Amino acid sequence: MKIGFLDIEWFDVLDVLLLAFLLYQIYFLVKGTIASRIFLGYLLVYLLYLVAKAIGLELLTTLLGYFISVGALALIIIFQQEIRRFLLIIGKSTNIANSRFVMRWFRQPSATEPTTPLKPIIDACKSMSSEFTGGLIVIAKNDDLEKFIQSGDRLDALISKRLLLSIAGQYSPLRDGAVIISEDRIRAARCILPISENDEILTSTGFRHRAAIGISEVTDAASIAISEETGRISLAIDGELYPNISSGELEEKLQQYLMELNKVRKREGGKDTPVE
Ligand SMILES: Nc1ncnc2c1ncn2[C@@H]1O[C@H](COP(=O)(O)OP(=O)(O)OP(=O)(O)O)[C@@H](O)[C@H]1O
Repeated sequence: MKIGFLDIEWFDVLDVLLLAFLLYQIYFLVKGTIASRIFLGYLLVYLLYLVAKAIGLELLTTLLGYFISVGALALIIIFQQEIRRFLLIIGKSTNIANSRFVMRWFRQPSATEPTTPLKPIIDACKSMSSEFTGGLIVIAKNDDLEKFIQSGDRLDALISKRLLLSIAGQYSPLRDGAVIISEDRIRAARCILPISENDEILTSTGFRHRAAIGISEVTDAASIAISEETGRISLAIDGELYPNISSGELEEKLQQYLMELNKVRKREGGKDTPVE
């Protein structure tokens, strides 16, 4: 196809469409984050470079050229989180990631069969909420949370309502930070989680809730935040916060989220243990 002096092939159209789709995805990924401002700044410098090059400002072109080539590397470092999230989204949205073969090769053996009993967790959250005891509980799904577990005190204890309440208790030395649960065990307490940088989250949101969202952005874990101030229960999944939900809703959402994994396991023909 010829448009004016341009010779356009179907592949060129596909190329442009794919690039547009990619840019659209990147826009959604960085929207509202500090990264979006950095990205905009980098884009402006690149535009300046193109203008300087076009009008023949040699010194400026050389200088900006250096900046842009080093900048590409800097961008990878700055956008580490976003690139990770982007790849996670792609990985999650493809069925390949759920296939038996990929699961067998890439997943941690301990993380493939999460049989987390929800009842003691929900009951503990209910009590904490009514007593205005703050808490942050992370429930692992597929991703390995070892890095975060290492930041706290390892427990490796069976899940029980009483233990969760003791950890969160007013005089407990383990009450600060997050509790991490994987399968049927409380792996650690006092863990430090990444803080979400999403600007769209209300600025009034405290660090407990930002940390709950943060961990759900960088991993597929679900996290529950119980506010010390209001007693409200919130749930973060996939970078989204469901604020002020009832214990019933919490159970329903968690069950649904963890059941997605059971469906995969059913497809695989493995033994299925329903999440309680
Ligand atoms: N990055 C983090 N990782 C793990 N735990 C955290 C992190 N940041 C804060 N917390 C926990 O959250 C607690 C309360 O923090 P903050 O008061 O800022 O949160 P909040 O969202 O306003 O919660 P609340 O409504 O309970 O006051 C801290 O004492 C700490 O235990």
